[in-house]
Amino acid sequence: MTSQATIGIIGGSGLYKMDALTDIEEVRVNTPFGEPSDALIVGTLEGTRVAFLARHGRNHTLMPSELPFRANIYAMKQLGVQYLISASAVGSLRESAKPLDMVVPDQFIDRTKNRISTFFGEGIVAHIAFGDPICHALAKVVADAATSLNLPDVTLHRGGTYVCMEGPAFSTKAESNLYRSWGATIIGMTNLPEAKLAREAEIAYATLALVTDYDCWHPDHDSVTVEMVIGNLQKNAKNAQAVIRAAVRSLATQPPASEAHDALKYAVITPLDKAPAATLEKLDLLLKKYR
Ligand SMILES: CSC[C@H]1O[C@H](OP(=O)(O)O)[C@H](O)[C@@H]1O
Ligand SMILES: Nc1ncnc2[nH]cnc12
Repeated sequence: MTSQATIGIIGGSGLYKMDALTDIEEVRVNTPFGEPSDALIVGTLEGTRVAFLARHGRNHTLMPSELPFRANIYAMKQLGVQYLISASAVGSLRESAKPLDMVVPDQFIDRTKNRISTFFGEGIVAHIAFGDPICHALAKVVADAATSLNLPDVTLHRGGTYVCMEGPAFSTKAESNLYRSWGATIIGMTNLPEAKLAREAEIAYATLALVTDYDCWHPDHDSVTVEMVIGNLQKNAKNAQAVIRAAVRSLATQPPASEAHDALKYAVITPLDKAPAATLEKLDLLLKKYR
């Protein structure tokens, strides 16, 4: 494969392309875990090659539970991605994080039921450390990029807990209030499996969460609808792309060290000389540096 990029971008609901990409190649990647959500769009942004993927497909045809998370992350790894920025629509669980604000979370709570979020199994066992599920260094690059733009009427919130629910239905009020009582900040349906798989693939991962609604807990705001999510996302899609662009500029000039880049060093418990050959072959891209 000739197309390569060290920076990956996954666009969520309402962010199906990056307008500023030039010299675009549309790359269909096949992985040992099947095909990604769509072709990866490799293009130049701020003088550097980046790979963009529409998480739900360009026409939003995949539900959160149907997303090929493993293929998506593996495809990024195959292209050489070391830093992965996820742009995602989220509901806010706090008064202070208002629609059109941005949050760069640093924690997750897992409320998914139906996701495969490991590359391992089939004779090779690994347990990655996940106490800090977001790469701090990349999160800082993204948050600093947002701050540097001084976006009018947009507050950037550094840190916060993203509840990842299964969906596709939105939460009940009882659930929304429960998550609030747990101290969570935002809610979405996609980022936790991605963060786990990115860590297993030793890719630094951070989320730029775009607040689109107050979920269903707020007495003075209507409960979330798809129309509300997409409407608000369209209002700040330009801002989101500007933040990603500024983050890419910073990453290209000063790529930070990330603990994610060595995440498998102490994680694999199966002696690789005892592991099944077929699994070793399947995971070669992840394991070759440790063999
Ligand atoms: C269209 S509303 C629910 C949908 O939006 C979020 O998607 P993404 O994280 O890809 O931006 C949320 O997680 C749900 O998948
Ligand atoms: N309230 C919400 N719940 C789950 N996912 C969302 N994505 C955007 N808003 C959401």
